[in-house]
Amino acid sequence: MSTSNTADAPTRIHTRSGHLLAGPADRTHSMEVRNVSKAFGNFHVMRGMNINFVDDAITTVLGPSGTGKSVLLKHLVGLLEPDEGEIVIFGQDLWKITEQERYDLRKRFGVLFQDGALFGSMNIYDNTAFPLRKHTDMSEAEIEHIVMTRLTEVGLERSITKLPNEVSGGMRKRAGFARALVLNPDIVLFDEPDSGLDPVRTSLLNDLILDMHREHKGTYLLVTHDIRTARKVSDYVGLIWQGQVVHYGEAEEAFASDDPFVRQFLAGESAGPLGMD
Ligand SMILES: Nc1ncnc2c1ncn2[C@@H]1O[C@H](COP(=O)(O)OP(=O)(O)OP(=O)(O)O)[C@@H](O)[C@H]1O
Repeated sequence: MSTSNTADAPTRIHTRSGHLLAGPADRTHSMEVRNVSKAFGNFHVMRGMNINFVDDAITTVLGPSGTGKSVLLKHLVGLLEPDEGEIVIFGQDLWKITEQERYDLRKRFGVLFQDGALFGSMNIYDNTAFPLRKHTDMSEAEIEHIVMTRLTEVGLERSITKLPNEVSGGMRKRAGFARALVLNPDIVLFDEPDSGLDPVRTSLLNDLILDMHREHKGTYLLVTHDIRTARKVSDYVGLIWQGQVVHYGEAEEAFASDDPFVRQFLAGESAGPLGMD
């Protein structure tokens, strides 16, 4: 099993969306997971997990179903508290600061949940405007400018009056993406952005993720089952299994790896060291 963390290897890499990342000595980590354990009852989901996500890159976290990928995202935004260990965001341990400070930190995140998590009774425009109305004192004219810019970027400028259930799953995800970006977040988390989409729409969404990263920069973290998504968008890949990060490194290296565990994981093969448990 590989436990390499090649994020600190002496190389400079271009992100998939074209940015040149700082050299390893200057590389910073706004999101750090330090030795985090979490159990629900007797079920230990995270078992001493460690990972420092590289800033301004797109990292994909892959892992079998039920392995704790969504639980990891919830820890990063402070919705779950670790039993042990620390979640350090912009240098602050999330659980050693006040609730207000945690709330303020959360505003620096954009989160795209699996179904877009739109409010069913609000049209696409109002859903996208919601974080601006809630968290800023901008005028409606300023809000309109930002909302229409983001909705145009995701190709929904003609669907603003539609309710979420009047548009396709892919459009809901794009609306969720536009909403996740309206506060100019430093970090964007995606929980299975490709779930429920056909391969063509998945591919289009992946292009959109790369375009938006190119345009807005930021630290993007995706969790997914979809190897094709990982291949297409990732600068870094993390593999989690049995509550731990078992591999983390540059995507190109991970996909070329000879390590039987990494190969089985990224090739989706049934034969190999990975079992059903
Ligand atoms: N609040 C909770 N209470 C109890 N158990 C939970 C809770 N949240 C998650 N779990 C359990 O933790 C495990 C990991 O869940 P999680 O949703 O993170 O998996 P995942 O890797 O994202 O899976 P999938 O790829 O299928 O979405 C699951 O067995 C789940 O049932």
